[in-house]
Amino acid sequence: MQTNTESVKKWFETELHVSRETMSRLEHYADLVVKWQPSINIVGASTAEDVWARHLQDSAQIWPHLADIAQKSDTKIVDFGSGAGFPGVVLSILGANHVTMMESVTKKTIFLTEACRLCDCLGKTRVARERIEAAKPENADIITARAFAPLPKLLDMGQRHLKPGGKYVLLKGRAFESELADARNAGWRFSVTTFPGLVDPEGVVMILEGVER
Ligand SMILES: C[S@@+](CC[C@H](N)C(=O)[O-])C[C@H]1O[C@@H](n2cnc3c(N)ncnc32)[C@H](O)[C@@H]1O
Repeated sequence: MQTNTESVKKWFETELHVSRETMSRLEHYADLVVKWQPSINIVGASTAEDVWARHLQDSAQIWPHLADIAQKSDTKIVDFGSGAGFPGVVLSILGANHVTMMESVTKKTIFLTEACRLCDCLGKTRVARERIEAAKPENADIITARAFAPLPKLLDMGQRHLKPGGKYVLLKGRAFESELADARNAGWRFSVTTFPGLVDPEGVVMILEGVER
């Protein structure tokens, strides 16, 4: 396990060129997830043992696809169903300028707020404890989500929150092709680009642009 963690940290250094300061904030965050896991079950117990690969790296693989835009002062990312902060907190630590994390479960939002405070990114994040369907429109440039909802449902929810010209950057599992077909059958039109998953080779990073119905 230790070897795997070290190789993932190496990946952050060599592929994402994270600074020492960013690495130390990622380490702090990973420690918090592991520490809080037994009391509030914020990630699966088995995955907590491999938090660097299963959660931090899996989330961070989308960073190269949005880093340029995310670091601009006026770019707003909205992360749907953030849970313990994947990918929302990871994106914020990596340098995203403004991330709103929408999460309906109170104990998770308490963890998110505390994690952002301790990892020094509270000023660049907003933790919204609300149901996405009921929240006021966000006008997001980018909507992210991991392990959140099937694509047609996600697009239904995102419709009110994505600004015109905005895009989705999603982590999707092995059913991604049928989800794309289901979304098209539901009347959604978009251009899609997929990249092979790094941690889950059957999954993908999925980018949707020009989404309309
Ligand atoms: C399977 S978890 C994934 C969490 C995180 N994105 C991850 O990859 O580890 C889905 C999360 O979405 C939240 N969620 C589900 N439906 C929601 C809704 N309608 N509004 C806000 N949050 C929701 C749940 O509470 C849960 O934390």
